[in-house]
Amino acid sequence: MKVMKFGGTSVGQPDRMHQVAATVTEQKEPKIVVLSALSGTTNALVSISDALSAGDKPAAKKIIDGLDKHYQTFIKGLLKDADYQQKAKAAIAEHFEFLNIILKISFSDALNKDILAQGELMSTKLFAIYLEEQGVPHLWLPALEFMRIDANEEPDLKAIKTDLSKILKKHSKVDLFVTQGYICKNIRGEVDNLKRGGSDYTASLIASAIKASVCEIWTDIDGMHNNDPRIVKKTRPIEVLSFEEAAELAYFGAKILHPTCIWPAQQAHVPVKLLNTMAPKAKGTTIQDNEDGIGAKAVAAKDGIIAIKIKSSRMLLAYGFLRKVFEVFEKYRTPIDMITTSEVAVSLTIDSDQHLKAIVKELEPFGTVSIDKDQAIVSIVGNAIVEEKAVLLNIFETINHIPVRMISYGGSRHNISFLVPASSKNEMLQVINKGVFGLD
Ligand SMILES: Nc1ncnc2c1ncn2[C@@H]1O[C@H](COP(=O)(O)OP(=O)(O)O)[C@@H](O)[C@H]1O
Ligand SMILES: N[C@@H](CC(=O)OP(=O)(O)O)C(=O)O
Repeated sequence: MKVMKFGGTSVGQPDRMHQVAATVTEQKEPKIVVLSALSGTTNALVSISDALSAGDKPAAKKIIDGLDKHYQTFIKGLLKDADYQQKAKAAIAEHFEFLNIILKISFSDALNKDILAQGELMSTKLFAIYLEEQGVPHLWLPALEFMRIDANEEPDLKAIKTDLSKILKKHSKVDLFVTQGYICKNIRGEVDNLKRGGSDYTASLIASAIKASVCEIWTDIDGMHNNDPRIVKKTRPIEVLSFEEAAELAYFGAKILHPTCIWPAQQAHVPVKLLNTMAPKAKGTTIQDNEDGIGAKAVAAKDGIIAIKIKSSRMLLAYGFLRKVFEVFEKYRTPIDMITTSEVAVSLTIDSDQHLKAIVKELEPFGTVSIDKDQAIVSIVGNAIVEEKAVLLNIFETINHIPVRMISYGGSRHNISFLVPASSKNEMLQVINKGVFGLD
């Protein structure tokens, strides 16, 4: 059995959803299809929640009505038969009734999660009705029956495995399941989610739980490219990546893949394939256990980075200093991305300013704290790049005019990261494309 995940861009227009159905039905192997919400929907749902939490009901109502209109048009393009159109309208109406009811009740975090879950519920229902119109046997599988997170808001893979295998056993004759990405239930039994972009995570967790033959992530581009196609003109797809390389690229900004989605597949040795819904025959990228080739394979960039420097002469010859610093970040559940130290200072980066004020306050007793906002991390990833002298020389020559604030080198064999001002990010990606990858 395989898992096929189609993202918001792959189901965001009726003809693309038709293409998804064609791709799914072309392949004989039994499969679980995971869908995201139509592109733009989750953003709209977030805006509805934001408006409600700010007490602005008219603004929320306006977004709900706009979204409703979008779905009415979508249904007309998706389905030919009037009866099926009617069925789809009725299915979608339930969700808009819910959204209209919440305008009348008081807003809470649990309600926020319920609002965010509507997108994937609607996209999978529409897709299932289209399959029905096409006469394709399938089962609509509610992810809320098996996708779970634990008390730490981490997926409970054991429970997912147990519940999913029961469901699959019960429906052993079914060859095509359609389920929702992103949504899950939490420890309190409430609707929750795997955080933005989490449908890739759903696919990988399912693939791991059922030990799928492959976890296919279908999107709007033919695999992981060597550079960000939204920023540089010429990029090329990468055929093979190891799990480690893919994890670094996803974590450091390659938007095509959600960073969390690597570990479940990796732990079950399930290969992950990145494929293009619009060009289903293109090779795409295979992410697998084995390492392949040596040298730089890709560069990615992560925005919104904040650099924090703690300078203290007390650090000199002291032990336990870094532990105290790390404990502050642990307390505020704020991950550190990059870190460099000297004998009298430590510089590190975080990607969220949610607890910045409190963190700075707690760091101040340790020394002088300074903050640089608007930074970006640019990471060059490849197999054993840190061991290849020529590659290193080339990288440093290529970027010698860019103001680099921090360098992380040697943390892994696969990655060299540079902290640069956000204003230098695009230029850095462009010069690396030419100097390191030979693409103009
Ligand atoms: N290195 C990269 N390789 C491929 N795509 C990338 C890369 N970096 C950024 N992207 C962007 O990721 C997009 C696909 O991701 P996303 O929009 O999340 O897809 P989906 O809606 O299918 O989940 C592509 O359209 C592309 O612009
Ligand atoms: N719809 C959710 C989950 C998701 O993964 O979407 P996509 O596959 O389009 O990135 C979001 O926008 O966050």
